[in-house]
Amino acid sequence: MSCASFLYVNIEGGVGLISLDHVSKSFGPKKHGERLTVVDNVSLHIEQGSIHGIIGASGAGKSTLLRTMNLLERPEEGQVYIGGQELTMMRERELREARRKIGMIFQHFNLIGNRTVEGNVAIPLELAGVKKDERIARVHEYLRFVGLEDKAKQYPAQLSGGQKQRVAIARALANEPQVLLCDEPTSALDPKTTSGVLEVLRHVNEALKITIVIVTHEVPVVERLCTAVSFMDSGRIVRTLPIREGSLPPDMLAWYEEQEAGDDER
Ligand SMILES: Nc1ncnc2c1ncn2[C@@H]1O[C@H](COP(=O)(O)OP(=O)(O)OP(=O)(O)O)[C@@H](O)[C@H]1O
Repeated sequence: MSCASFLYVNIEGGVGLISLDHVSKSFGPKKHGERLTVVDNVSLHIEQGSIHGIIGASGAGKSTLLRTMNLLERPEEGQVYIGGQELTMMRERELREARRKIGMIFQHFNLIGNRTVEGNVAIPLELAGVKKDERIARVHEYLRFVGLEDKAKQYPAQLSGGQKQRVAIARALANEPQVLLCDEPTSALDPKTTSGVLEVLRHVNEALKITIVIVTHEVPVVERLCTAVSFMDSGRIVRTLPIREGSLPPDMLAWYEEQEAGDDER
């Protein structure tokens, strides 16, 4: 099927910003031995302006799927489109440009320990060749946005986990992306800190109109934050649905609890 037929309109009548079209990714030796298929023929459309959760048990392939969306993992099969542009067709230079429109945050924040908070937020702007005055203005704008302007001169080791994740969010926002990819952003945080980070992500979505894709294994994260969710198992998307009234439908909640229980037994 050609992507043009489904790129912009989905079943909800919304606009699709990210589309994966029959995407597969495997790991392991190419010549000998068994390759492990981690993302298995996934087609998925993420609506512009949405907060789309991807939930599944450990090893389901969630992080790998997320990483195909900015081609940190290049799929062997299928196409990836963002904003109508096919990333999988791009040469390295074009891809670098396109990636500036896709921010990413991680479970363990990935801050540079020997750089201050403002130095960390400045990194993507330095890489993009943004001039110094503009860089300083943007660093402070986004530190203010995440409520950490007063920590600009501190180092990551002086911050709490929640503050580190907010610095990582400011860094991801500095290039003014259209999309923010979040890989288990609250898994290393306690419940109270999780709430604060979820509030910041909601603010990112509402105030800056940035589409968010969030990988998690926490049902409350999906119920409190997401507008849509995809359930993932063994490399496949089992079901995608909108979140209504902040709760997962009982059948999918039961399905997920079973997956997690199986995970604990393994
Ligand atoms: N670079 C890699 N090389 C080899 N195997 C990999 C690589 N990345 C992931 N895998 C394997 O792919 C499978 C899925 O990993 P992935 O991290 O995508 O799952 P996940 O659903 O995000 O799991 P978790 O919730 O535990 O992070 C795992 O078995 C993992 O070991």
